[in-house]
Amino acid sequence: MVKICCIGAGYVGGPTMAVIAIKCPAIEVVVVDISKPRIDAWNSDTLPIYEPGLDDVVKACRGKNLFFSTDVEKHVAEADIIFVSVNTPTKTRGLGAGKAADLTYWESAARMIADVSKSDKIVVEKSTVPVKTAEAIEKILTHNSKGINYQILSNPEFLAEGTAIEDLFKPDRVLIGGRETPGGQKAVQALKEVYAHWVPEENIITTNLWSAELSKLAANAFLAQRISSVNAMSALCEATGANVSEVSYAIGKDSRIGPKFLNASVGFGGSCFQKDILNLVYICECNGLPEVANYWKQVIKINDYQKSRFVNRVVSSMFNTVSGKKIDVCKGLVGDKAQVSIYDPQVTEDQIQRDLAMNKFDWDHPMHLQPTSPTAVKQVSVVWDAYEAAKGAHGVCILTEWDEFKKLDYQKIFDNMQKPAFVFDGRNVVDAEKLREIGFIVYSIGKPLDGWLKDMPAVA
Ligand SMILES: NC(=O)c1ccc[n+]([C@@H]2O[C@H](COP(=O)([O-])OP(=O)(O)OC[C@H]3O[C@@H](n4cnc5c(N)ncnc54)[C@H](O)[C@@H]3O)[C@@H](O)[C@H]2O)c1
Ligand SMILES: O=c1ccn([C@@H]2O[C@H](COP(=O)(O)OP(=O)(O)O[C@H]3O[C@H](CO)[C@@H](O)[C@H](O)[C@H]3O)[C@@H](O)[C@H]2O)c(=O)[nH]1
Repeated sequence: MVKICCIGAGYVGGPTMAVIAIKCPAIEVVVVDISKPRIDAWNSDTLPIYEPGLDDVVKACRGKNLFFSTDVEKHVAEADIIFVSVNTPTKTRGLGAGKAADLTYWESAARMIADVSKSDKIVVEKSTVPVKTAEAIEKILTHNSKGINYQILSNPEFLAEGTAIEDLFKPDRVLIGGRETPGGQKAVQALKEVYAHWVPEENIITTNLWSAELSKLAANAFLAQRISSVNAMSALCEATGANVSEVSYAIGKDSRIGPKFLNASVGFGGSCFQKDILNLVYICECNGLPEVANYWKQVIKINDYQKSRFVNRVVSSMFNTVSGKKIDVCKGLVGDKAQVSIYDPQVTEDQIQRDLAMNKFDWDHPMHLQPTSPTAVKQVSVVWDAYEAAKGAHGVCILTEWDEFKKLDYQKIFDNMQKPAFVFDGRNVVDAEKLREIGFIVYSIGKPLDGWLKDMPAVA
């Protein structure tokens, strides 16, 4: 029986291994982590992450051929294939701080593999890493290899949060990079056979190591670049009376452009785009390519511009001060002394307070290294109902695209708010015209502006 061990029971490690286990009943899959609460959660009825369909997959194979354990060394020693899916956050200190990927967790995993292994291993980079990382990992593993043969593969993950299981069941492609040696190609073949249990062969791409590593950063850079491009257009739409949804639709009809990933927004969030582009920028700089670095840096700059544009719309609409006013969801506004009442259908109060307490980039480190009992940000309260969040508020900011935000009773919300009542729609999810009929003043990203907002500057 082939044994797989995955180091890192996170957003990627948990779902990817659960899907391998359900699709390959003859393979034993063990997911290990240094965080006991994480592993305990994976072994409980309340999994540590929320993804539609994940519970069913885990329940179907946990205890059969899928296991979660903190006994990292034992399972690494026993495995034939080791996936490494640990955090690769942005460095906060030292060389490349604020840009380069912090490979501390990866390096300690590699050293541990080298220490405990007694048989040949295929080591798979699942984490997103800088191009050429495999070379460094190879050096760590083979430094004192005791005759053990290690093959390093790059197998980046392309799942998106919210659609992880769907993405894993039907990936657009699986990418496997390996050394162009007989040993390297044999390892590529072994991993390909795992995925071939459910992914059509033509969707499994094999490349050299560096192409696979770089393709992951390139894919995220291209995706984020589309969002920054449409967001840049949204500012021009607001200035001219064009409607960004109409522009997106019109350009997306060109089959060379395509319709996906063209939704204007308050900027991209998520755990990957910013850190991976910063990493790409750093790699370009290190390779003496400042023009290329600046090109990609611009994607982040426009994203920051879009976020500050949104905050500025809120502040300037509300008589240039949000001090003491109650507004729903907007971290940036805390700095402007707003009273923020937050509602999110899936995020706990503890997590929200932890996010607010964290310094830039820190939130991407393992959970057990994050503040456990942060000092609650006093201006922020977390409530479990959208109506409660909006009660007595001056303005509502919509920052995530939950379907339930489309279906809320906005008349009821309006009746319970202070007047004039504002809605700032950062995701273009509400029907602005209907809300205006109720009496709201509405700001929708990239849409023709209300009279109220017309004369306000786009950026302070
Ligand atoms: N989240 C996504 O949507 C996504 C998608 C594609 C790729 N990625 C990449 O995958 C990697 C993992 O991301 P994630 O979102 O799963 O992170 P995560 O924080 O959810 O999980 C990482 C886990 O690794 C554990 N860990 C860290 N060092 C360890 C060690 N030495 N031994 C054992 N366990 C260790 C942590 O405790 C944590 O539970 C990152 O490189 C990320 O860029 C993430
Ligand atoms: O048209 C769009 C599409 C997305 N977004 C925003 O972009 C961010 C990222 O969204 P999404 O890509 O759906 O989620 P992620 O989980 O961040 O996934 C991205 O990052 C992962 C980590 O590398 C990759 O694996 C995925 O392929 C890639 O889509 C979110 O804030 C979205 O709201 C927009 O503003 N407009």
